[in-house]
Amino acid sequence: MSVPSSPTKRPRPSVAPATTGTPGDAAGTPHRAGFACFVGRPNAGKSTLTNALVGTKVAITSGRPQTTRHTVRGIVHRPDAQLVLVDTPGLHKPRTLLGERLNDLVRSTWAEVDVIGFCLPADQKLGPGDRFIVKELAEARRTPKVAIITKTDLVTREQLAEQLLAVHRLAGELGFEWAEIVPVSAVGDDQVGLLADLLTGLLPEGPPLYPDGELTDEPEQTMVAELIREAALEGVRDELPHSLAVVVEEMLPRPDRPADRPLLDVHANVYVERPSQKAIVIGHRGSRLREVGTTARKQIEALLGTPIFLDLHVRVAKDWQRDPKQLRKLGF
Ligand SMILES: Nc1nc2c(ncn2[C@@H]2O[C@H](COP(=O)(O)OP(=O)(O)OP(=O)(O)O)[C@@H](O)[C@H]2O)c(=O)[nH]1
Repeated sequence: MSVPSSPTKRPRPSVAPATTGTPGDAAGTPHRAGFACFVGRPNAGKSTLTNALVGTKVAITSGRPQTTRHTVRGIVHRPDAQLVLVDTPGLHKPRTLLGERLNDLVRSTWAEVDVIGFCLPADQKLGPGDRFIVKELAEARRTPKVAIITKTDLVTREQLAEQLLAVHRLAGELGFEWAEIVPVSAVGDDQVGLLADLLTGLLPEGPPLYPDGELTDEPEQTMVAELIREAALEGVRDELPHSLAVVVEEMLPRPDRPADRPLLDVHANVYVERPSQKAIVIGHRGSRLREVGTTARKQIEALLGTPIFLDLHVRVAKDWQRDPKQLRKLGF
């Protein structure tokens, strides 16, 4: 285990620490490729870290917990390695069918990846939620596990040292050892490069899995839906996130547009569970929905690199989280 003594930037090793081969030039270093996923309580900073590693916005972040629904992959391309990041939803106490499905999705992801990163925010006490996740993690015996202390910009060195010790002890209590413990700040861009080195060092040797330059294999429509969902969640009540799903019904280039002024028509439905929630999303005389549309449109245009016309409808799908048929329709 390597526990950096301070959260300051360390020079990047020219060879990932886990390689035993000859140091130095790329020719002598075997290429590594594989999958990693981040787990941790809601709001631990998993999506932000994925974005920081990949260098572009692919996963969805928000100030509200549990906004990551779909498995979003970001791909880190380097001359010596390719790291495919799989971003899973937070593991939580299942109260609904959706909750159970999400937890199943998390566990099956753990069995498939080459390394798991457990994210623990530096500014939050290690709590029952973290213990629950790490206890489950301990069961994934064959997969190397890296403890990542996130948001180090929010704490003092002393607080960080305590957190490093706490996470080290927790693994000991549960009978395993972290392959690495790394403090990072995605926001402060601190030690993100080191984390990439450590993660890629734990991947198996092999050729790249994806073509160079590809950032994500998530279908465009899902990413567009996530951007709309993120915009719709901004500034709404705490209970709403779980009740909101977005489905992009259609994305079609507008016919008869001049070649130099294309327009993409995007039709999407925002599903809520109750009429009262519909009113919240729409706002007074539709003012909130207009804001959501404007915010989402800008993000989507940035993602796709083309002007779009966004047609948003809010619909009530009664108790969709408990209804298998509705869940399937909404893509779960
Ligand atoms: N100060 C600081 N804030 C951060 C950092 N990383 C993430 N955050 C903030 O923490 C909040 C949660 O970050 P996310 O990346 O959405 O967390 P997540 O673990 O993906 O959350 P879920 O999708 O709910 O599981 C956001 O408001 C981020 O801006 C960091 O390094 N420093």
